[in-house]
Amino acid sequence: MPAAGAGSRMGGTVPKQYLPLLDKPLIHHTLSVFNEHPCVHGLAVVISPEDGWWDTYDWSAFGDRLTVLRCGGETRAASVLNGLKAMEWDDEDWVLVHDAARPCITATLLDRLFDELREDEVGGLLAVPVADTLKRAGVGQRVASTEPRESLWQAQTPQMFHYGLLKRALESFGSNMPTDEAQAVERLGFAPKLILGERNNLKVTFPEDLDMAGMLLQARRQL
Ligand SMILES: Nc1ccn([C@@H]2O[C@H](COP(=O)(O)OP(=O)(O)OP(=O)(O)O)[C@@H](O)[C@H]2O)c(=O)n1
Ligand SMILES: C[C@](O)(CO)[C@H](O)COP(=O)(O)O
Repeated sequence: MPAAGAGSRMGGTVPKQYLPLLDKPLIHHTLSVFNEHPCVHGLAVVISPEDGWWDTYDWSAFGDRLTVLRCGGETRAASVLNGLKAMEWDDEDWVLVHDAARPCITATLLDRLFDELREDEVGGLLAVPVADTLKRAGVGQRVASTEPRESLWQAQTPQMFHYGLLKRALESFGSNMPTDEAQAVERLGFAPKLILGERNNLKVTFPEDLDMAGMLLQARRQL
């Protein structure tokens, strides 16, 4: 679980993964969903070596299932690769890489990922088909063109790959690291499977996303 970002698009001084969401830091909600799923055998969180926030919270609820790795890198992909190198799992182990900034993940979505990928030769990711018309911005933030949206999906996380393949893909990607794990696997010539996610599995990136995440989690508590 990459959690070593600075949250610059969120603004403010607190990295977004530690912002209060309902009654806990945002990342606690994300970790809890994975911790409570019977198919998840352990949690590895990658934080920045300079992270001064993690130790201010109580993580005892996760027991020895949670490993914190202070090996975050300059990019998300670097953080993920550093975490993979630190854990030394078996090559055939399934690894799910999930943004700490996506606290609205659900057990149902994890079930869907496992059910559709557990026998897959490559692996895959949650994603949602693009539903809006896409505009390419030009000079002065005016429309330069309207882009075809047929067959376009927005990638989410978790992204699920065998440990050996994922580590090799990220190690061999080279400069300009990928923005998601699937892109690195694609670069090796594989075609990850797109598993239908939900728009509620949003990534908290901008301030309004935090409000939306809070409303979603609050509504789930009332179900
Ligand atoms: N060097 C980095 C950058 C990002 N992340 C993590 O990757 C996830 C998705 O990245 P993003 O939403 O871009 O987070 P930030 O990089 O923190 O946000 P920003 O780009 O606005 O600074 C987040 O959980 C973030 O903590 C990471 O582990 N290491
Ligand atoms: C991995 C990801 O969430 C898939 O959409 C996205 O690429 C992360 O991008 P970010 O800029 O690192 O948040």
